[in-house]
Amino acid sequence: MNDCIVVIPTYNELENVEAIIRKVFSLSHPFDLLIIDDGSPDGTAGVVKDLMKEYPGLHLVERKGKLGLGTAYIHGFKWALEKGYNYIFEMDADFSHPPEDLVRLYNACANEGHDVAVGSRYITGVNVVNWPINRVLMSYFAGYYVRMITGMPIMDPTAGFICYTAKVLNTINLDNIRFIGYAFQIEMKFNSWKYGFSITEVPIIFTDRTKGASKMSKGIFKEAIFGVITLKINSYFKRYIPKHSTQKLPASS
Ligand SMILES: Nc1nc2c(ncn2[C@@H]2O[C@H](COP(=O)(O)OP(=O)(O)O[C@H]3O[C@H](CO)[C@@H](O)[C@H](O)[C@@H]3O)[C@@H](O)[C@H]2O)c(=O)[nH]1
Repeated sequence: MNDCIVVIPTYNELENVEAIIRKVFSLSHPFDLLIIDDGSPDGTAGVVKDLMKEYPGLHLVERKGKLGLGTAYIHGFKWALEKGYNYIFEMDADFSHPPEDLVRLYNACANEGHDVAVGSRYITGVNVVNWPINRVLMSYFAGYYVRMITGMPIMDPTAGFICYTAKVLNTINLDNIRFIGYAFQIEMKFNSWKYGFSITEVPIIFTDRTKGASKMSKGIFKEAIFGVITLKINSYFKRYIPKHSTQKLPASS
């Protein structure tokens, strides 16, 4: 077993899943890989099962229906913590996050001593390729909005390409993460920051997917707008005292 595992949530990623798996296992640093598939009707999980015969470090959790990106990651994080991984990564299946940069995120934590490394689109200008201008603007100003409301000094708080050390995931209470979409990404970083962990941003170039479709909806976007305010208000009533917790997977897993 490696000390690093990449968690990739999938829903209808038949066109991307084999290529992303092969790419992760070809990188210069060894990573294990966990796919959390939500019963994709297009048969994504079947492809993963076939590849598991070829790659012993490839794992699959199948859930029964589309339960959202946030809950998929929480499930994957708990799975990874139970197995004892030290560096746990978030990445999309669609190549919008350059898989080679997993190694840079790892170095930022393992060699530079940060607790969280965020693959950031906005730390050196705007590094987004092939997104429509309205989506770039929305994403960029979402970052500004989050910084203004929460005070969290992160240029790309909705980013979904991240390395978390096990220490962070064991400390922030994963059972209390309440959001499922963009707000999930903000909430995870906000809690890490409030607990005093060191978060660094590593510049990456985000390229919109060329295969398959985005699963994000207007509801998920609204969740982020109101979610940020909720996070800030709740933080006044919460005490962020680091405490090591052993968190269990739900009985159904
Ligand atoms: N298991 C599971 N996976 C899901 C679900 N919804 C989406 N996914 C998977 O989650 C990944 C991201 O989904 P996309 O639909 O491609 O998201 P996006 O709109 O491009 O959003 C990305 O960028 C946002 C910031 O701009 C990020 O906030 C977000 O987390 C994600 O990385 C893909 O691998 C997709 O298959 C779900 O309900 N369940």
